Amino acid sequence: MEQKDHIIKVSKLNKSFGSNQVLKDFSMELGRGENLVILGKSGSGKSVLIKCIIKLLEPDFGEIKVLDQDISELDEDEMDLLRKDVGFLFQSNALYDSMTVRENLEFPLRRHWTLEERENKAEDAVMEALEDVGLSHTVNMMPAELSGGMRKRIALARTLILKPQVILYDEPTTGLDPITGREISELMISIQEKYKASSVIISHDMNCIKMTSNRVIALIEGRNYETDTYENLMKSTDPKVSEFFR
Ligand SMILES: Nc1ncnc2c1ncn2[C@@H]1O[C@H](COP(=O)(O)OP(=O)(O)OP(=O)(O)O)[C@@H](O)[C@H]1O
Repeated sequence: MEQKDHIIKVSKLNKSFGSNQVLKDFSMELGRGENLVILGKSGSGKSVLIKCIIKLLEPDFGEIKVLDQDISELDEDEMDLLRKDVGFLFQSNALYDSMTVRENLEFPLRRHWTLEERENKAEDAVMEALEDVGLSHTVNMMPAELSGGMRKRIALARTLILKPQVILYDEPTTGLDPITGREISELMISIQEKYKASSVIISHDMNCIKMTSNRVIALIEGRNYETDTYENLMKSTDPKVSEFFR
């Protein structure tokens, strides 16, 4: 079947926790090769949205299609297969402190590659992913020996090793100084170019958003309040939108 132009399509997603209605008829589409930023205040539901997309949370209503598959219809094994194509960069990086950089990068391969594939291709895949993030020399180092920016790059390399079609970035520059944050944003752009990957990016960092986004969704009051380019949103006279840019 020919794939449609959207990589992710979320339609009328609703999610509540008790009386706290977080997402209300939230809809969005991520196009092929696009970097889409979700902009929203703290507690607005950005992480809940991402967790629904990777099925760590069940929506109350609404439909989520990822790579043309309605994820509500997928069982755990099918979802696992889909997750190979959907990379997730955790805000915390989630590196294993007791493993070397090489072992950290090999970790996702254990789940998704056969033993034979790992024996034949793992080393090349590890080195390619490390080259992509400019850190080939750290392959035998431990995460504790690396700076915050380097750990973020290694986490990104681990996401890239399976060559995902979609990357979900959870606050990729939070906690980094502005120069390192800029380097990570540049890396995100070069990855988009090299792998033609599509991305959903949760961020508060206006520099990162300006640099990386093709479009930005303002997530306000649980819904997709406005979607536009960074430049157009920045010019918005709507007070709920303009307050992000003050
Ligand atoms: N598992 C959960 N159980 C109950 N409430 C939850 C759960 N997960 C999230 N929430 C609530 O959903 C709302 C949205 O949370 P979410 O983490 O998505 O915010 P966010 O926009 O990512 O915020 P931040 O920018 O601070 O990370 C919050 O009110 C939060 O308390």
